[in-house]
Amino acid sequence: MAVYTEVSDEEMQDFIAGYAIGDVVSFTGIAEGVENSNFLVQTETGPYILTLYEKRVNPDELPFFIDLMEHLAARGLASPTPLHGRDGTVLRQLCGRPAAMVTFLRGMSAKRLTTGHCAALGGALAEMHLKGADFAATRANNLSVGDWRPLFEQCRTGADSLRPGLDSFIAERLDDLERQWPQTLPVGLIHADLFPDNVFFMADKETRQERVSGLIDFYFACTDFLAYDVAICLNAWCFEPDGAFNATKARALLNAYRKVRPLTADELASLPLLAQGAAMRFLLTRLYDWLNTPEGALVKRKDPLEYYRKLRFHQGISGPGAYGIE
Ligand SMILES: Nc1ncnc2c1ncn2[C@@H]1O[C@H](COP(=O)(O)OP(=O)(O)OP(=O)(O)O)[C@@H](O)[C@H]1O
Ligand SMILES: N[C@@H](CCO)C(=O)O
Repeated sequence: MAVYTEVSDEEMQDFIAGYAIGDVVSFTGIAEGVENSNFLVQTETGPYILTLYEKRVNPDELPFFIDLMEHLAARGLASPTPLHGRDGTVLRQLCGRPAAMVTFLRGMSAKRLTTGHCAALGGALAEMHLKGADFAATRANNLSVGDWRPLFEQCRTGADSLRPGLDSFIAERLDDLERQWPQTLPVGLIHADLFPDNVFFMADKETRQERVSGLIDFYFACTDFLAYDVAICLNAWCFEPDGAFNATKARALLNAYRKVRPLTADELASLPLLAQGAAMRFLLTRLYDWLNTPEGALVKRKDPLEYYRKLRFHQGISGPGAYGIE
């Protein structure tokens, strides 16, 4: 569960009085998520999401994320719009934490991913890339290729206890990734964590097809290769629960993406390497969390080896044709 900070009725009422959104009708902590404390707040004017930023978020970076959400929502992306308080500010304080309110997005994240979900996600990702293109601020990706080795050094002692040989596997793959990582692909604003739990869908009333009704959780967003975001999504959306890669889903995701934003020949050729890198990033952060989350903590640890297997898959293919595309 992710409500690290308890908020009393009085504290909530005082806080909400700082916005022109009516009085609080009710509020409840949201169990999903692991980074921050989130509340669903019902006021006289509707539902809103309140986030209290907890210790893993660097407060200095919050203006970047808030400005980005404002930018994307203003361009019509289905993403949260930050609310301004009566004093004009978005970032406020509650219970000693930085806090912000955003609009509530309707829809549900997909529990059983279909090819239709993957296609809808591909289109929405490309739309986000286009709408982020004129966002002036930049933020370096602090979980990119140069950051993986230092992260590995912090958690490698536990690697072989998870799987014999994992330590040397990661060390070798890091050597290759550092040597081969692309230098010149198109760069822009990327989400960097667009997993199924961060995407809401609603079925279109007429066509019955799933459409994306919301993208959330922009707190890893940064400036990096746009195709790296595509690679993150290939990993998060196109493998079955049994670990098998589903090329039909990948084709649907990539073709829907390309309809909105064509991928260059270099981007396509780089996808297998980017997908290995994307797998390495989540393998390492999960390994770090696996070894550093105390037994009995409220947060459920995610399986690092899922991403070891995904990395192996991309390492073993002969080219982007394995993703179902020409
Ligand atoms: N704008 C929104 N509209 C509707 N529901 C939202 C919105 N923002 C967050 N939620 C709900 O709150 C939950 C937690 O949000 P989020 O994923 O941002 O948490 P987190 O702890 O910051 O991130 P992480 O996924 O990295 O753990 C989501 O799964 C969703 O149910
Ligand atoms: N999406 C990440 C966790 C939150 O950033 C993972 O699955 O490892």
